[in-house]
Amino acid sequence: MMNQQDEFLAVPFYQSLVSRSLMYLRTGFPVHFTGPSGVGKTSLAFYIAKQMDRPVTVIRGHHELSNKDLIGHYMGITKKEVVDNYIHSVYKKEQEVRPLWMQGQLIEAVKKGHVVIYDEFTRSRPETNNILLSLLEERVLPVYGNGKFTAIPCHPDFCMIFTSNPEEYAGTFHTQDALIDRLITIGINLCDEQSEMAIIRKKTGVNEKEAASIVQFVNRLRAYGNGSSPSLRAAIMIASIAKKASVEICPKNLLYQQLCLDVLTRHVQPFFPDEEEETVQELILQELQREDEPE
Ligand SMILES: Nc1ncnc2c1ncn2[C@@H]1O[C@H](COP(=O)(O)OP(=O)(O)OP(=O)(O)O)[C@@H](O)[C@H]1O
Repeated sequence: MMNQQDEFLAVPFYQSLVSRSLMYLRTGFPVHFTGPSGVGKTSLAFYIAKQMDRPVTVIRGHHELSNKDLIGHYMGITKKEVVDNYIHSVYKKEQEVRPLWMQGQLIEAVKKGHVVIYDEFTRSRPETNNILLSLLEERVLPVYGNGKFTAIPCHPDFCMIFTSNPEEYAGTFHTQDALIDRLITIGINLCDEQSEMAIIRKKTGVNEKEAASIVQFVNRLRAYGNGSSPSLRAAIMIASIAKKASVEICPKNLLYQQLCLDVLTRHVQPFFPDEEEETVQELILQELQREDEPE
């Protein structure tokens, strides 16, 4: 897995958000970062989790995730045989057959006080997330299995960080109000231009001028839509490919133009639902060529 926490650049933009989040987590309250795709929610969650100085468990939300994955389930049987032939004249054999318990991700985290990052939790079905209601409120994990009910108490250091995309995003479920009510939900928007440039430079190794040219160009395209798309991830992608493949970051370079079109068309097209792809690409190239207006 990518080492997300080590790559995070703690730009001043995040400073207050990080310290507030740590305050909430340390006082026993879960935080939830929500916002558009690719603005840095997951990276931020990893960074904050690292500051907590506890083991980290990561759960990725998806449609098929179930309570079995979170808590555990019985599968098959385990057979244990003890053969006692210490005294040659006596042969004794004991057999024990038990159902085999596969432990889910949450149990260890709850018992040992991990920081749990539940990434994209709204991509899991609401019934899967129901288990979190008592976990977050009463700090006990209810476990039902093999006809038995057990309530596992939470370690005092156990805490959770959630991330999600807004509900209008494809593939997300509506979250039950009771769960949202238990979370401190903070909207995460794209960072400022200077921070974005610094992140791109750190992640890809492009120089200041190149980072500025990419960020200003992508920002001009963002102005046609909701301000956050094309995402920071898209800008990083352009810088990273250009750097690794030695593509000159210059608006007149045909290969760079094509790279920008390939990465950005899918992001910009939704702003112009009635336009042909060709028209959208012309606009992207126009914005690529355009120098920023002097101040
Ligand atoms: N402060 C930062 N320092 C370094 N890299 C960052 C920072 N913020 C974001 N990134 C990088 O930006 C990209 C997108 O970030 P991330 O995956 O955290 O976004 P996200 O909001 O969780 O996206 P999604 O909603 O699609 O999961 C990643 O490559 C990530 O490493």
